[in-house]
Amino acid sequence: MIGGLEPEPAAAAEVFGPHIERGRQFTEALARHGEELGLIGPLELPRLWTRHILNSALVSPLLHPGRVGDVGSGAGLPGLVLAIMRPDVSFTLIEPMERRVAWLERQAGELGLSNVEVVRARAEESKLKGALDQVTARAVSALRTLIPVTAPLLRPGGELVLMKGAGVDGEITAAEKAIRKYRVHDAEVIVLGEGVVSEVTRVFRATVG
Ligand SMILES: C[S@@+](CC[C@H](N)C(=O)[O-])C[C@H]1O[C@@H](n2cnc3c(N)ncnc32)[C@H](O)[C@@H]1O
Repeated sequence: MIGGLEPEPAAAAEVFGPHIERGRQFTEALARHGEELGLIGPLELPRLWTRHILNSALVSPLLHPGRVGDVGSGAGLPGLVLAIMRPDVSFTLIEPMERRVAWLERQAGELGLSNVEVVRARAEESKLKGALDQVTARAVSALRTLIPVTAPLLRPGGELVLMKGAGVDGEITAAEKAIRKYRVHDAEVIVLGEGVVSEVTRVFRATVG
């Protein structure tokens, strides 16, 4: 075991199914290098599986075959985890920081993920306007600022799949103006992982345009 890494929870094999080996490979790589590369804080190792890896993996059933952009992938959460789980989906990981881009490219290569491309850019400066079917993001910013950055990347009728914390209802209220301006509709909060992980995953899912 890598020092301090949470032992693999029983739910991991269930959540990852046939992709568990790659799930383990990525988790171990992140545990080994994440701190020195500034990708995860030292306090995160004891909850890497439950709070980060499984929490990201739980979003997998919300994705459709097509092109998904993950804005602000950082360590690869949720983008690389979802790419492991969904070989039928093409992932574009959008991340401006050079060191993180290098990590994402190296991991995609080492995991043998042919469904991943990495774009070094801020989402709003990328050339991806209108190009994506779904956009994911985790721990990037509050909805009020995240919607203006993510919604323009979607084709008409595309979907936002934004991972959020317990304060999501307040974020939705504060984002009312952006929700109207970017024609975000049919919004719902989906709670995933009850009974599977200690901290459930909340997703703000909505259609744009
Ligand atoms: C707190 S980290 C979260 C990383 C990862 N999603 C996670 O859950 O661990 C936020 C990431 O978003 C990136 N980011 C911030 N603003 C962005 C933008 N406008 N477009 C794309 N990425 C952005 C940062 O470089 C950083 O890697």
